[in-house]
Amino acid sequence: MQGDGGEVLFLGGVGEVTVTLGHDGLSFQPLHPEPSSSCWTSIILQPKLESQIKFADVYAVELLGEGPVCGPWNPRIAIQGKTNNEMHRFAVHVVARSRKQPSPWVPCEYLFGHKDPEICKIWVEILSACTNSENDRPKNLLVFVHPLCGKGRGRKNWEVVAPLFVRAKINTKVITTERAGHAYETLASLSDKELKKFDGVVAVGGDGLFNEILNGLLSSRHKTSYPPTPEGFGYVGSNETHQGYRNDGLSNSMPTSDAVNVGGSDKSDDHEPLLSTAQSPGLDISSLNSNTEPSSGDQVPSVSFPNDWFRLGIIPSGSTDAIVLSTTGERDPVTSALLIILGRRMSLDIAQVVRWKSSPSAEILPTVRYAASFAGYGFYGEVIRESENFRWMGPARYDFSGTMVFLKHRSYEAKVAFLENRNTDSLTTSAENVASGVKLLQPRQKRPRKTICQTNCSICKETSTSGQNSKDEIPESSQTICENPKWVWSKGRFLSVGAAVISCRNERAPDGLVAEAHLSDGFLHLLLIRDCPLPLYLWHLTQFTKKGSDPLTFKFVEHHKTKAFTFISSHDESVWNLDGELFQASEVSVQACRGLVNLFASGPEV
Ligand SMILES: Nc1ncnc2c1ncn2[C@@H]1O[C@H](COP(=O)(O)OP(=O)(O)OP(=O)(O)O)[C@@H](O)[C@H]1O
Repeated sequence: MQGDGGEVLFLGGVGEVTVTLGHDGLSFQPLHPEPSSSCWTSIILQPKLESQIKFADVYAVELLGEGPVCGPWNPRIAIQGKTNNEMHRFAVHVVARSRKQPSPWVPCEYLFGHKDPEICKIWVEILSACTNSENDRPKNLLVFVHPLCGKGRGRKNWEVVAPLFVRAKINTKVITTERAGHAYETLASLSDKELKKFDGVVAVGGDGLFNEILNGLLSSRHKTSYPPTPEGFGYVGSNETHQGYRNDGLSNSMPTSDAVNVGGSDKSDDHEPLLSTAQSPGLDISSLNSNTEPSSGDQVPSVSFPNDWFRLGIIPSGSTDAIVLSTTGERDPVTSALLIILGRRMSLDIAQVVRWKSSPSAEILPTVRYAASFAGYGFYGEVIRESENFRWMGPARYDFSGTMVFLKHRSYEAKVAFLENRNTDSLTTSAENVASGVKLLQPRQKRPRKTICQTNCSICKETSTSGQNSKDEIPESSQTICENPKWVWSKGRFLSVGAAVISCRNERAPDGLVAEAHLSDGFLHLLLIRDCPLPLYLWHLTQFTKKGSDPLTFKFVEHHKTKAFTFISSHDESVWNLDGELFQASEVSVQACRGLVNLFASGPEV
């Protein structure tokens, strides 16, 4: 390499450039910068080329050997045909963003050439070292591909993005799921030693597959107390904690269908994929060449969540993909793959849902589940239950069953108690006032301006400093709930009860269910939709489809930002919707677990 003046290399489509290495990237200038030079116009005219490359944006560097590198690009040559020069080459693969919009990301290649192969080799070594030291990029990933999701998009999307992982030299152990519950069983039964060979797990599927993966990972690895519950709730006193409680996977917290029936319920939970009784196939990871395996002794430190090293990724391929849209702002498999490869990181709140009873007559049997986006009862649960009858329709079944459930206009008698959040103003009129039976049917006044969560969100950073603690020192999420909390009760007939962990953006609701929800602030947004006339409910629902509207300003809508709530229904067939998956439960307690998992994402760039 040359000294301070930089190295002269040939850049494909541009011509000879002087390349200089900086502390955070590479910059290059045309060797002949006269205005008439086609070199300079090439950089200006080619939309994807920049005159510098940041290491943080480089996802692969490849030595290519001898071959053609095309000469300077300009409109005249483009028409006449490009001139190629034979030389030794290397490629620098980067992510490119459109100059107008920050996302989606697209892969872009800078092809450099030189007559001396040694020069190319040295550049590749230097650039590889610089990019490898950028962030903590994954080396080994466990990938679950749901081949049937989103009308077969899972397999196709993996075929599109797999070459990017190969190019970035990331080892992937790919498992194509064969049935519902496959990913859950694999992860729940994976030993910590096996799990430690991976830097993360990637779901190529929709919210449902991600939910399975989340539950499989956390079922035995999240040690915490149950959510706090209000006084008067039969099973756990409000101040009583279960520090000794360990959520022990299928054998303990995940009862089999038989176990659920012991409680006198005549309803089997067989339809719930996580309760599948099929034997886990285990995981053959011998093919994976990993350097991360603990080198000496048989003692492998146990894996627990939250931790700083393990991350989850999603290549969106499902019928809704609300988690990806809320965490990246894009529903694009390539953008998600590049975020994973570049090792982006952000922490994500998770809702821990404890079912105490599956139906009012069932025996008390605590069962723990986790949801990353949403937990909903009433309308939301019924839509999922109804849609199961119309699987053959594909994703259209949600619209169809949504319409059917809407027209039935059922409401449910229930009691909800939530922890008052002392740090924020009440988001609606007092729950007690509304519960007194007064039904106010007009839309309410506009609420204060919302702070939308985005990349480098100050609210999430401010509240998630615990995520910066070193491994194994991260405090229990439930300990964030203050002492002597005040519980507020809300009783009556509800069309739906829902808790959004994140904004839950999707293509039908561009701002999501709760536009101001944050990805990692440790709060749930509890939405209580009281019984109201059908046209008003329709008015409320249609507000979700309009960007910038405020569907939560109606008098029959209660919106509470809270860390935990408890729900009790006397309805016989009470079903919840957890990230789009069915969960039968008549009594639940729910808490927000702040930053429980890390995602390969950096928040929506809005
Ligand atoms: N090979 C498989 N066959 C059948 N179901 C599967 C398979 N793999 C995973 N599943 C289950 O399918 C359900 C839906 O998965 P996912 O959300 O990824 O896709 P989707 O297309 O969005 O699905 P849906 O339209 O049902 O919401 C999940 O419960 C998941 O566990």
